[in-house]
Amino acid sequence: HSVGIIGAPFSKGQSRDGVQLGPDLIRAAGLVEKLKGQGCTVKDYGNLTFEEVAKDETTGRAKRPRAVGQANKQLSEAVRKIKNEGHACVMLGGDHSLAIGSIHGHAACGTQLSVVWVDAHADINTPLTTPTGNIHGQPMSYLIHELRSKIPVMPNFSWLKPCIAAEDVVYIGLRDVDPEEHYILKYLGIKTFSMTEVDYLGIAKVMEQTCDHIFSKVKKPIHLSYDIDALDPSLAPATGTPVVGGLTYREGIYITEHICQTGLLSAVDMVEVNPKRGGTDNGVRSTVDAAVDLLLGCFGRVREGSHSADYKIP
Ligand SMILES: N/C(=N\O)NCCC[NH3+]
Ligand SMILES: [Mn+2]
Ligand SMILES: [Mn+2]
Ligand SMILES: [Mn+2]
Repeated sequence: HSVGIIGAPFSKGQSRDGVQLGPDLIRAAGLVEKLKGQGCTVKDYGNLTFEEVAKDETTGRAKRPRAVGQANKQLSEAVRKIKNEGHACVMLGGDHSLAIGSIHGHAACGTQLSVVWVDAHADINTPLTTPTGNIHGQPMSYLIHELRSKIPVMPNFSWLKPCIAAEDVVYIGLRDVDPEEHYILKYLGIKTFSMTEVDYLGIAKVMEQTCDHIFSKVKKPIHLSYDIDALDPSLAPATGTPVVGGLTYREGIYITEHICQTGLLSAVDMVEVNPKRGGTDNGVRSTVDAAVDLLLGCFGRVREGSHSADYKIP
């Protein structure tokens, strides 16, 4: 695996300070060294720097639109570059509004994408349905072709065109979906595996059916957008909107192992790690370590172990 890493220390898609510290915490936990240790070639493109935006009045209900639009324009260009240089792209957040730029930039290199969205939340409110105004609860509404007519003109968003089809999206881990989002998911017929389905089917069947769905027509590159709050808060408490009844460590890792073995993982977002929300130091460490392990699972780490092809017993 050839991996390009981009850090996006950005928090303006939501209202809690600290999530901008995610990228460097994940690096400090050894992501680059550990990816190299399992045979990946890794290029770290560093962190984006985001200029302050003065006077960022709410548009519709969407809060801080200028900052979010500008940051995601920068991220889109960075992700496109990393993809054009032939790497799988790892985007370290920052809040989940960054999926706007990450998926847009990934799609810009021409191919149609499948999106696997692992999250307690659907993040598919529009600027007019959002109950909070926080754009980290809205990214999918800007990206999906079928919702284009539901998005008002927003400052610093003119660069953004929807780039994924509803039928190419699968959600895993849902357990906190707003009524307006639930209507949109049903109206668009989007494939979802809430925690009820995870319990009923088991994670292996969920992944089998996820792949059946996204490969049902054409096999396309996969964009995995992983919100750390998909995991149970007992394992990953250091996040902005924890929701009880989440994925176990084993389920979370199984998702990444299964997607890795398709050979089609082309970009992954790891977002919403917030050290100021973890309670204890152990909570922060547990959250960051889980994020690292999930990314290692995306790029070849398997729990059964592995060995180099030319190994011989001495
Ligand atoms: N972490 C969040 N999305 O992934 N929060 C926004 C949605 C809350 N209902
Ligand atoms: Mn989020
Ligand atoms: Mn999210
Ligand atoms: Mn979430």
